Amino acid sequence: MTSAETVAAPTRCGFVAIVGAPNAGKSTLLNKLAGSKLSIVSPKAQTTRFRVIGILMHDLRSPDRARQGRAQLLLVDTPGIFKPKRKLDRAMVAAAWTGSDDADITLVLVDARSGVTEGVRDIAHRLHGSGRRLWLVLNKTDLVPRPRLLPLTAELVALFDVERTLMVSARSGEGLDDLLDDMAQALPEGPFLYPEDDLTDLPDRLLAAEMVREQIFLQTHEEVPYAATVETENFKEQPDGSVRIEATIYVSRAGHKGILIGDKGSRIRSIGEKARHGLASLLERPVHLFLNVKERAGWDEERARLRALGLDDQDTR
Ligand SMILES: Nc1nc2c(ncn2[C@@H]2O[C@H](COP(=O)(O)OP(=O)(O)OP(=O)(O)O)[C@@H](O)[C@H]2O)c(=O)[nH]1
Repeated sequence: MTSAETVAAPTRCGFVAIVGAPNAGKSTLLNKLAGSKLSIVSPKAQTTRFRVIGILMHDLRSPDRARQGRAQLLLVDTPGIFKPKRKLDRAMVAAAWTGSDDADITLVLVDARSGVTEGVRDIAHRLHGSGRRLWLVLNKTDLVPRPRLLPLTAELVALFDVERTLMVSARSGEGLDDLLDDMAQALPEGPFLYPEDDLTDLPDRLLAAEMVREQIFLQTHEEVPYAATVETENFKEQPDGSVRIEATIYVSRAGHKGILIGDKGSRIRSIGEKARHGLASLLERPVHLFLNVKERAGWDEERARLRALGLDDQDTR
């Protein structure tokens, strides 16, 4: 058997999904936890489409420092859970639930100021009897007087079969250390799924792709933003302190390529310009951003998923 000296410090690893009504603060929470802007935060509802994984390394609480283990938390952001009207919206909601299905822990994030809305009741209904490990996280506690939080918690606990309840302010950061500690401790024991070394520039690469996607959302309409995906191909620090980023926007239809490029390249220039500004201020250094638009008929496993869900991708109104 293994002797005491050779027992390795324990590692834990697992997925944490964040679900909640639109504007509950999921993206803000994810970004705050991950310490950098990984997902799109916007006051406009429903900008988050599919899952974005934030990867966090966290020291486990341990009375024995020599055997202090570490946890790798894989955070999954999901689209807002809302009453879907359009078919694409329904697909987004389905994707949100898929994210939650795969997770070891599901955080149900509730906007403490809005309280028990119809959206919150819907989520409760949906999660009822799901067997998932649910943690209720009351967010935006900075906006609500303390005495109001207790009756609200009681009301919510009656709706959800929760394992734990926590109160946080994703904006101010209050309560987030405890949340992180508790999540790390609650994940299953197991090896890390991502090598730690990979994590250093992953957030920046994701960030670059997300900033471009954010501009596609803001500058194009209808189904175009939903039918495009962005990948950072190259992310290189330059000797002069600037960073050179090459990203490719993949579209599945030739028509969308034309829309994204625009008249004499005007649209793609504008997307690139705005994304570059945003990136330069977040990364705090000059950015050279090169964008490519490519047609890749097969990119859209997501779209195949839409079809698999019985969603006709012609009807996007
Ligand atoms: N005061 C306060 N505002 C918050 C807090 N958390 C998030 N917000 C704000 O609430 C709004 C919505 O936050 P998001 O993080 O975009 O919400 P989301 O749940 O990801 O929204 P969807 O992408 O629509 O699903 C933003 O204006 C945030 O700045 C908080 O703890 N306190």
